[in-house]
Amino acid sequence: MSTVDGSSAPQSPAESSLATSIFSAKSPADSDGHAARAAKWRFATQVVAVDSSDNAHGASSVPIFQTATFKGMDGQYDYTRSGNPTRGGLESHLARIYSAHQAFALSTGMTCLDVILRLVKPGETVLAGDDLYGGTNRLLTYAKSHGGVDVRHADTTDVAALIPHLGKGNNVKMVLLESPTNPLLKIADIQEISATVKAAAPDAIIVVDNTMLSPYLQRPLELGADIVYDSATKYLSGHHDVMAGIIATGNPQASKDIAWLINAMGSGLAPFDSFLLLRGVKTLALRMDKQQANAQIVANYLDALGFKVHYPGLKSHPKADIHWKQASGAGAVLSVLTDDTQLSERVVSAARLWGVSVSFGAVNSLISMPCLMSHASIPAHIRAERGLREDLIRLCVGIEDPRDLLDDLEHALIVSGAIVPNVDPSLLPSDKLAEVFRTNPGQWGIERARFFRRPNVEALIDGVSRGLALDGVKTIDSDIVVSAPGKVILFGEHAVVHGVTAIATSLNLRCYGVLAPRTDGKVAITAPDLEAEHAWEISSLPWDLVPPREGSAADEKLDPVLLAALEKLVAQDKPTKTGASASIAFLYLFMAIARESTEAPATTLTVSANLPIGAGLGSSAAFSTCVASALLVAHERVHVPDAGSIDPSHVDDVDSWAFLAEKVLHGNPSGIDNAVAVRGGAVAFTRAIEGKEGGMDSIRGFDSIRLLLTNTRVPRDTKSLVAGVAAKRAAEPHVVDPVLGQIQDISDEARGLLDGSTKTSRNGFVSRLEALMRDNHGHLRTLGVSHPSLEAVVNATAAAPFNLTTKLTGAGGGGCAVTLIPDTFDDAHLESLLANLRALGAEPYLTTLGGPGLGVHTRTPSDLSSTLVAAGPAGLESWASGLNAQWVHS
Ligand SMILES: Nc1ncnc2c1ncn2[C@@H]1O[C@H](COP(=O)(O)OP(=O)(O)O)[C@@H](O)[C@H]1O
Ligand SMILES: C[C@@](O)(CCOP(=O)(O)O)CC(=O)O
Repeated sequence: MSTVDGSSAPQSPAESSLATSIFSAKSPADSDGHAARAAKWRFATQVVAVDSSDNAHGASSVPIFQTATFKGMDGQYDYTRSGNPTRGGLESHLARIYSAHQAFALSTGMTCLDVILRLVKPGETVLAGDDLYGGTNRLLTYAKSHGGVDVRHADTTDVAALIPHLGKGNNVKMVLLESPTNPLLKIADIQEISATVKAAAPDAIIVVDNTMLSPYLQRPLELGADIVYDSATKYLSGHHDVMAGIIATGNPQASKDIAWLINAMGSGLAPFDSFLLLRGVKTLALRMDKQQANAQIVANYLDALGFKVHYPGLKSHPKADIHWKQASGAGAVLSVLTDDTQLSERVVSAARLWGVSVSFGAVNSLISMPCLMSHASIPAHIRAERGLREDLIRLCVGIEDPRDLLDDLEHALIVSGAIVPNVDPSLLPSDKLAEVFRTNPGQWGIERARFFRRPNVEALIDGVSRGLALDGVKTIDSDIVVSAPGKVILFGEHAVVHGVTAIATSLNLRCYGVLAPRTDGKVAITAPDLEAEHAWEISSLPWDLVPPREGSAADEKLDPVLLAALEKLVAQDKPTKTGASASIAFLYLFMAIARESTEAPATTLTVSANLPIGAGLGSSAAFSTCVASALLVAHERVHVPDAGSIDPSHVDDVDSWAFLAEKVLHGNPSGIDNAVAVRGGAVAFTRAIEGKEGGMDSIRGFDSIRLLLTNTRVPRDTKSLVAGVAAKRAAEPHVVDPVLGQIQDISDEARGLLDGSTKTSRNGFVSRLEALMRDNHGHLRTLGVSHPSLEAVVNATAAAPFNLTTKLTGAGGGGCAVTLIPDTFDDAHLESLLANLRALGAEPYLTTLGGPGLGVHTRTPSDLSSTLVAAGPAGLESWASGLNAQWVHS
């Protein structure tokens, strides 16, 4: 009978009579020959076949004996600290699968180590590896400081490194190993070390922490070790729902010593936890097979991406041959270096399916940074000495579908900036990739990696040293350079909003944009013309408000909720009114085109125009076209040909997105401005409205006419002027509707004159256009959109000796006026007219009408944002032509 009274503790474990209560307990397996049968079975069978015969009712699983004490004087059990049938059932099962003389279930893996270290007396030496679990290191340090144990560390991957410590004077009592080590997956040759230690220090015992592989893949007792322990919290239980540790002993002396200590200390596993562990362990082989198959895929993937991966399943592992000599699998823990600690932190925190957690071995996949988590208790300088780098990420692979695991990991790598898409024409199409997955999953990991590459890490590190947060999401490879023209509405502005045809031409004044990559996870706009410069964290934008959308074209309607959210967000920076509207339009497109934060490229848009802003010359449409085209090119939704013109369907897409930006800026625009900005030339544009079909016809080959554009320099707001006309129409339809009808007639006649279908002399052509302009201006005055500054220009140009006709162009309320200059107009008069207009405070200039629409630069020059700003509006044209004239247009 065992006694539980520890009052007269023996001098040494070996002298203990208490130990025999466990050690000599009759194994239940002996009762029905289970052990003999099980010995012939392979591991996967053995691990399932639990002997449950030690119960009175024939229960088919080992019952939970949730009791502290047992009745009677001579039974097998008396007190659960000393022994319990549930724990006993577990222990005899584990002894079999460990090839052990005996196995013991304890409360944790660290308790196992604590018990084992008690075999070492003060003054004796423990020789331990130099890459060990942080908790192991902590307990060893304690044994040194409080137990007088001489603890030394050596590189256990190199047997020769151990030899100097093994001489007699070193008094080595214990050699403590891990293989593979945690977290560097270093391999120690257990057999060779055991033999070497036994030869040089016969009294030393070899202890192996086998947690990284479990007895399914490696059984160190068969390789010469004396004691093995496992944190059963890991693979043995497999579900992270129980804490436990197992000690398996290889000889009677070790068993006796350990049994005595466990009983004396009371560190045996509780009955319920024993039950959980016994239930979990049955699926060990099944889980491990899947976990290590998944781990191999992940390792292949990361290795193929060019990361330094520690995993014995990779051929490149320096000790793979030794590992495969002593183990039957590579396990499911691997570690990887990114070369940048902050980058690693971002990868780990961007993972979703991979849980950020310490520990490993559960059925679900985990990701961690050992230096911050499992190994944080090792001082930083010692970690550094032992080659444990701060950027190390540990991946503990579970049983999930490997496609989901790689999806999530890939996503984390992308959003953290660790990898960027790889443009390679030889990449496998998705059906071929799926086929590789079915036939050779390991190869699939490698093929999949080819879709990405590591970015220039030095550039990223440079980004960090420049103080950037490097919270990088996706970005673009190089600058995208775009441009779009302004426009002049010759006839039909405002009426066009209500479905009347308007006639407009592009202008030789343009807006230019450079979309440049960033590495800090932000999106920014720089608009020197507006003195606006704003940046936002991409991740902090209101992505959940982006409306779902199908297809490549933009939505017809703005989403009011997203718009309101952006207005609020942008207002936080206290921008100017124009800076706010440009920012909101840009962010709206930035988000709506990307749809998800992970798709949004970290970029800065720099825009500048030689167009006067807010003067009725379509600066907003030119700006909107630049925003839309740059973003669509960034998303590879608009293809930029090397030469020729941009695909018409892509041009239509740009137009639809530019129109959406125009809606942000103008509320209810007709779409004529963006139509001209995107397509260039001259157009007759009718908006589709109230069931009436719209249309847009190019007007080709119109006779050139000299035009004088005069900017009154009176700022005005298109949005409120358009809204004002709508309000007037609602209030006074009898006034407005006839005016709209007359403007339609004007546009129709002008179109006939311009496209040559109405035959007339050159003089007749000019004077008829003048008459139409006069009428159109009068109608605009009726609609309430003229302004004293415009009337001043009308009067100044109409005065003798000039006798010219002027109409406002665009929204009115200030802005620009357009004056037709007949061929015969005297040059001297023109000079004095310009002087008169300048005297009014206006800005007159002679213009050329027509010209290209949207332009995209075909090269990928970089660092153009600053040169764009430096050029300033006056230098933009030569800046653009200085880009080697490599432009393609719509
Ligand atoms: N060069 C530019 N840089 C930034 N934003 C611009 C630029 N040009 C136009 N915009 C945007 O367009 C708005 C001007 O629209 P609007 O008043 O209709 O002028 P326009 O009549 O010239 O189209 C500005 O408030 C700004 O949001
Ligand atoms: C007044 C309007 O007809 C033309 C745009 O004018 P402006 O270029 O913003 O001044 C409005 C529209 O067509 O959307």
